[in-house]
Amino acid sequence: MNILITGATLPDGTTSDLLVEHGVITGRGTGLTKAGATVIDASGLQALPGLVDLHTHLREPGFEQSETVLTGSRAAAAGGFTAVHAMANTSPVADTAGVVEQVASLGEQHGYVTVRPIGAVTVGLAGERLSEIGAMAQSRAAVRVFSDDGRCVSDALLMRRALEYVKTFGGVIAQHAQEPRLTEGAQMNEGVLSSELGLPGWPAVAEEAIIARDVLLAQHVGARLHVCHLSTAGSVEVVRWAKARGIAVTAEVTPHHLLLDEQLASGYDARFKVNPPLRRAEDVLALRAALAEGVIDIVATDHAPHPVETKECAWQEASFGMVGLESALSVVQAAVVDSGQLSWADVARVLSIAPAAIGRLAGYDAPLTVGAPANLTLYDPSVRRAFGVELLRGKGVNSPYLGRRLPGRVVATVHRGVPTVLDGELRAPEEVVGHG
Ligand SMILES: NC(=O)N[C@@H](CC(=O)O)C(=O)O
Ligand SMILES: [Zn+2]
Ligand SMILES: [Zn+2]
Repeated sequence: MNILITGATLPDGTTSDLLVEHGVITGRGTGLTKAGATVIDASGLQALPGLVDLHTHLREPGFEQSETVLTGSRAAAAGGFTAVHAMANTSPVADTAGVVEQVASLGEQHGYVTVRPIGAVTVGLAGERLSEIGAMAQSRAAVRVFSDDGRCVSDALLMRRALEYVKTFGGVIAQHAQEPRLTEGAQMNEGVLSSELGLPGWPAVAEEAIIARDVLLAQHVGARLHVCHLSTAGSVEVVRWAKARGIAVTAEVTPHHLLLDEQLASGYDARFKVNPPLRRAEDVLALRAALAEGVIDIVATDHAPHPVETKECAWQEASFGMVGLESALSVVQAAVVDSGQLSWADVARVLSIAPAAIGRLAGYDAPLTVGAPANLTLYDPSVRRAFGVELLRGKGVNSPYLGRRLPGRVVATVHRGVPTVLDGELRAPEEVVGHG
């Protein structure tokens, strides 16, 4: 099918039409025409490259009551994403070629987004032996990102060996930086507030110490390290130090750590319980500044759906995690675009170009140009609305934004030339393909 997008605002601020034919952008300029094409009037809409999430929990196989590849793909498309990297903490764990191939092919079958599996670093996420990293890399899923996310690879020797292994094929270790002994039983950020609330605290140093160790290991090995969900001002300083020394480290921040702070724990509403925890207001400001400055490379959602009964319960019993795919762009706009800290070109970089580069995902390096694969999103930044449960398209309703006013709305998402969202509504890609 062919699509003619008229009058869109490109990330650089200029206005242009875009023509999409057979999955590729074939025209860019003003006054484009194409007989028979589906026309999308994009005047007033911000065109962005298809968003790429480097950190999504799709939960399949094993936790299908929380999310499946299909429902998570739909949540992603609704949020403007055209590719997600699926975390390995499933059951069975994605620690074999068989599991990663299964997840990738489910994604392919459903067609809403490109699903790129992340492989576990250690067998069963147990932190004892390396998983079959080479077999996953060479499999049809061509895994390039490896992570025990949910757990930290805390054994320094295993971390070193993992870095050495992925170096041989240009892979990357994505570390969930959490020193386990310093965070036993932790429930929220450690500080004055955690003492007041009587909840065991999670010190910033538990994150910062692992990042410091890992950047030194990455330097020693000469391998790529990626730091998941950076959450403290001190972590920013460690990454800044490492980058200044030329160490191949990249870092991500989640939308929620850019907008929310620990004060939200005061109501003991477990929708605000997440790993790493929401931090102090000054950490939030440091993360925003670091993203604007480029010390933090990307925004990744850490979309973590959980069943209602594990979130609507006492804080101490609740699961860690929040859904984030559907709200990511709006939260980024609220946190750093409306304040002028990030331009839309920066958003294109931190939510698409850079995460694709870290994940070695092809087709995202020159987005919205003639010849590029047609992965894009059209977004209306002028809308403001209360974020309601009807905007959640995955299985998880554990969003911290329900009832909060947020800017923006994803009007259309196009994945490989096929609309997965049109007029703000999800469309099944196979139907479109079948009739197009
Ligand atoms: N972020 C979370 O609070 N939870 C994640 C695990 C993780 O990202 O560490 C999950 O799998 O639920
Ligand atoms: Zn994690
Ligand atoms: Zn995660």
